[in-house]
Amino acid sequence: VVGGEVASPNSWPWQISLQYLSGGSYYHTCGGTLIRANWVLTAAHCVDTSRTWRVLLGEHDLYSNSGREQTLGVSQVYIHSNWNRNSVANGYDIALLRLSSSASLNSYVQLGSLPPSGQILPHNNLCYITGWGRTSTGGSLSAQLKEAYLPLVDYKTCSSSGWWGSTVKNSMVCGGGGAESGCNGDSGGPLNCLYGGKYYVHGVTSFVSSWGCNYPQKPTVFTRVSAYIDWINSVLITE
Ligand SMILES: CC(C)C[C@H](NC(=O)C(F)(F)F)C(=O)N[C@@H](C)C(=O)Nc1ccc(C(F)(F)F)cc1
Repeated sequence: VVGGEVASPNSWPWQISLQYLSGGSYYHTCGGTLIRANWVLTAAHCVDTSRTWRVLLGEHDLYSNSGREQTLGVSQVYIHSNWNRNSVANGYDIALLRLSSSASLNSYVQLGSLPPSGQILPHNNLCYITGWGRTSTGGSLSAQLKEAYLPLVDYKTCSSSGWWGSTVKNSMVCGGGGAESGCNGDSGGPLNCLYGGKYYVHGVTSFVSSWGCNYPQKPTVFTRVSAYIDWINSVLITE
């Protein structure tokens, strides 16, 4: 997350850290959202390589132990069948992880709320991106979970020339476009949008410009969760 601030610990209790095993250690690679006690929603581009994954819940500082963390394994990865890693512009950057056991829900670990199917939020809707991603283009990951206010950019604006043009599809949602943005390592995490006094996971962090994370008029692009509710339900019933 470029800009914004360090979040109050566990104030986004559905945010998870997705980590992979390499040389005997685990490393943060992506964010995600706990949507059932044993299911995590993330981005397809995070998990389309075969690795050993683990999920950390109740996390705030990646490098210190508060005692609130829960570490769970991943028993199955479900990537949308239309996902093509060579064309992120096609969309379908969405995946579900079945956890090897269920999280115990408490004040530090809660479920994120999914939006109603087909919901389109208005331009400038209040949304926050959260994640441990780089804090500047080419910079290092954040040790502590950060949040940044990224007002929604409607499809009409986001897909116009000078912005993302035809790279952005209606199955995506854009946020920011100014000095604040998501950045590498925030992938798969939630775009938390306020609607009717409650936060919903309206987006899954998908991509930023290759020219820079907070490149002007290139808002952070998210998979629009409300476009994939049927797909999510079709996977979840395979309990
Ligand atoms: C691995 C990538 C598919 C996703 C990666 N995502 C992120 O870093 C994050 F955190 F914003 F979600 C990204 O945007 N990386 C930058 C460096 C990138 O490659 N951006 C990008 C690539 C292709 C296009 C497109 F669609 F135009 F081809 C647009 C942006």
